[in-house]
Amino acid sequence: MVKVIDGRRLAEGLRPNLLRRGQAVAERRGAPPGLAVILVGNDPASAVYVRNKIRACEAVGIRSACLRFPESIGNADLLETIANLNADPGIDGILVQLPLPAHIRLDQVLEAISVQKDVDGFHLYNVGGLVTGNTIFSPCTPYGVVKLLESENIPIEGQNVVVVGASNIVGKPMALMLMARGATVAICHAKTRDLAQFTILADILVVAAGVPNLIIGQMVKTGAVVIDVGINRLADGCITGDVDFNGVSAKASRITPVPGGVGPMTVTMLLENTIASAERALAHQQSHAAPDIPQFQRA
Ligand SMILES: Nc1nc2c(c(=O)[nH]1)N[C@@H](CN(C=O)c1ccc(C(=O)N[C@@H](CCC(=O)O)C(=O)O)cc1)CN2
Ligand SMILES: [Mg+2]
Repeated sequence: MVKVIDGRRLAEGLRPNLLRRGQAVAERRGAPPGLAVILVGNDPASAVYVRNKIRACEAVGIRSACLRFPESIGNADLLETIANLNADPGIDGILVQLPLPAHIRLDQVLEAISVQKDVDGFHLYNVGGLVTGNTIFSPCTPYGVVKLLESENIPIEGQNVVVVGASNIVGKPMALMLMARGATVAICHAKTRDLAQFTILADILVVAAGVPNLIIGQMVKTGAVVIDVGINRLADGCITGDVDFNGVSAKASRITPVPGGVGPMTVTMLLENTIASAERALAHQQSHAAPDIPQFQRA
């Protein structure tokens, strides 16, 4: 009988401790952890995600500010906004909601964010740190998947993991994070021939391809753990993942639903990173020690 992993419940279970940590920061430095969210344009899904993030911040005592810009904002103006936030001591985390309009230089925007405030983990230093073990912030979705596996006491070390999808924000960091925890990892992507020959070997199958029903029951090993990271909006407005939930449930030992699986954990890991950033800033301020991490983009 398959167990459905309730990501909403897991995420809610992590909140009381985040609230305590946020309050401790506020008491010790006289200001709560602060997050700046930059939203460019009018993408309705992005607006929903940003609203959810702001609401989640409120629930754990993070002071958040949403900076909204029109689709037409220039690259230089966006970079200047980020430079100002880097220099603002009340801001511990900066995130730029993706996707950005095509005329914006995503690479420049992500590299402009101070490494110490890069709570999305998208700066090259943090991306590279996933390879070397020096990362300061892990990207929220794969971090949420790791937390979800750990909360369910699902072993990672020595397991065969197949990650379907090789995006920069989910698939690639996911593979590196699981490899760092001792898994044997294969990454499949849009050019992979005969996807099923790989997925059938997975003890843990993580799917982040953006294709509804890409994974069906016969592609999954009996007893596998199946993590569905896909978020696909159907014509009727409903949201569905990349996994045929009913068919795969007949084979898997555990499965995450969409919605209510990985998504809520993504938001909670943003809270975790923002509070961790504030704690790090406080510890550094009190120790008067030399910074332990590079001072990119600091004022
Ligand atoms: N700067 C970033 N941009 C984007 C990220 C990101 O991590 N950082 N990830 C995605 C969108 N995303 C967060 O920004 C995100 C998407 C979905 C959810 C979520 O909780 N989904 C719910 C369903 C929500 C709904 O009904 O619409 C669920 O799965 O239960 C959280 C975060 C791209 N951009
Ligand atoms: Mg571009």
